[in-house]
Amino acid sequence: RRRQQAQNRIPVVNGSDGIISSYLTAFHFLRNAEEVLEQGYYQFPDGVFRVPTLLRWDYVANGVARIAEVAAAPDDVLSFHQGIGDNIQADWTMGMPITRNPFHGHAIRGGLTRNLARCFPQVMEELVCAFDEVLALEDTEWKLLPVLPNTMQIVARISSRLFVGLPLCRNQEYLNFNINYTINIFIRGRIIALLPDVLKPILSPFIAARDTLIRRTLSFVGPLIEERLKDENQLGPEWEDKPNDLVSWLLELAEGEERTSAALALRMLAVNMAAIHSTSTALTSALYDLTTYSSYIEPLRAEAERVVRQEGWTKAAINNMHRIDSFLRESQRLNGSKLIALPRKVIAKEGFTFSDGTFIPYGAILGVSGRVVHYDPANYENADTFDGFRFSRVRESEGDGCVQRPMVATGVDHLSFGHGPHACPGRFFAAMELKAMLAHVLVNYDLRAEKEGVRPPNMGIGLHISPSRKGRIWMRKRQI
Ligand code: HEM
Repeated sequence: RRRQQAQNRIPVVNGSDGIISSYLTAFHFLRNAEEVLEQGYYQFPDGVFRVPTLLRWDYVANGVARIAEVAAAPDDVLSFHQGIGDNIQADWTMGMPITRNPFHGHAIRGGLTRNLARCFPQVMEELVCAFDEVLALEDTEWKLLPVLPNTMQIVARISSRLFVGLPLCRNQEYLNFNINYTINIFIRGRIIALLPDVLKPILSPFIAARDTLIRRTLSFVGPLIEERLKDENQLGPEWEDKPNDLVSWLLELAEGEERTSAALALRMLAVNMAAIHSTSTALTSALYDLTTYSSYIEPLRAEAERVVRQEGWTKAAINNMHRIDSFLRESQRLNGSKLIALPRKVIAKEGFTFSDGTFIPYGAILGVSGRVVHYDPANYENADTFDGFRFSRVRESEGDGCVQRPMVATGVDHLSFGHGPHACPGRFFAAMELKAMLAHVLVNYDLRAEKEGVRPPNMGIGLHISPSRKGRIWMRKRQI
């Protein structure tokens, strides 16, 4: 009853919550989510509103103070993992250990990020090789390439080089399995979401088929994990020539039952799932922007060539590519945020109360306005316009001492990587990888849009919006 009363106090945007009309509102939202969320954002600038999904009401908060409150709420009140996992029913598809003990995030935050500079040469080597083999461009011919399928292969290969090394990172079956895992989990999760809660524990093991997926993963990574576990048991946590890869970073933190092949394989799947689609989508968007706003090609290429001439292809050189960084951040600003950001599940039995007393009931999904924040003229001048040097211009005019907004900086006005304690731990690697990939493309390839000045339109339904899966661009090897 308290839940119902609390729910009733929060307004609905563009519709109502009557028994039948709520389904109509949900159907309208499914087809017009972006528009409805924009309406809610401007109608309740510092408030909270409700939007219907087919199965329940979700809550969306607006305004700097509320975004900060959601981002900073403790995990035993607003659960990050149950929030982002809700879409894919992660408790059932990936398993409670993943959502209740998400130490793989700390392995990325710690081991991976700490070793970025050391791993950069391997990343770069794989990157060059992956572009060459995946794009398969002959001498000087222009080729019309579908963008997303190619970036997906390239990103899967580069991240696998970092996570599992050679030769597995070039095993096509392994790469395809990892790419498809996300889609696989998403579909299984949507089916489980339709079940009533009482049936989930009974039916979801059959639908999720977790054991089968783990067995398949082990057919690739099993020997690598077994050997590492054997070495650690014999030699302790540190030894000379210990490989610097995801298995090592996970083992630094894994305890008890997590130190088994099956548990580690599942963690590796979870990390791949977080890393591959997000990064290839960002690269796809950036390539659409680069070919649509093609006047950026020359100045960005000049920056990459200048920096590489001075410093070579090093991590330090990548750090110095400020214009490329700005271009990628701008690309993310306009097309790289979820419609609702910071999704959290209210798991405190007493619900979640904002500091002004607004109450969100136990069990609800609460998030904050996402994409629309990036288009708000109060946050960005000419917010609707793509301005690739928006973030580097300040640095160039005011010097390195100015307040900088590099790609990895999150904020209440920039939510592509989330914000607060749970902000994406992989963003330092993602930014390095994206900048290196874009610089490599600029230095080594010519590129142009399929239709001059036309950006392939975003696709999606409901809250899922992504760059076109079918968009193509022309590319050829540069005559250097
Ligand atoms: C452009 C690429 C990427 C984007 C846009 C992105 C975006 C995000 C977002 C929005 C979140 C949730 C943050 C929140 O709700 O507060 C997140 C979480 C996460 N991301 Fe990323 N991500 C990217 C790349 C990566 C990569 C490359 C990795 C791994 C190497 C990674 C690993 C993770 C993990 C493990 C989490 C969960 C964090 C936790 O357990 O606290 N991400 N990411």
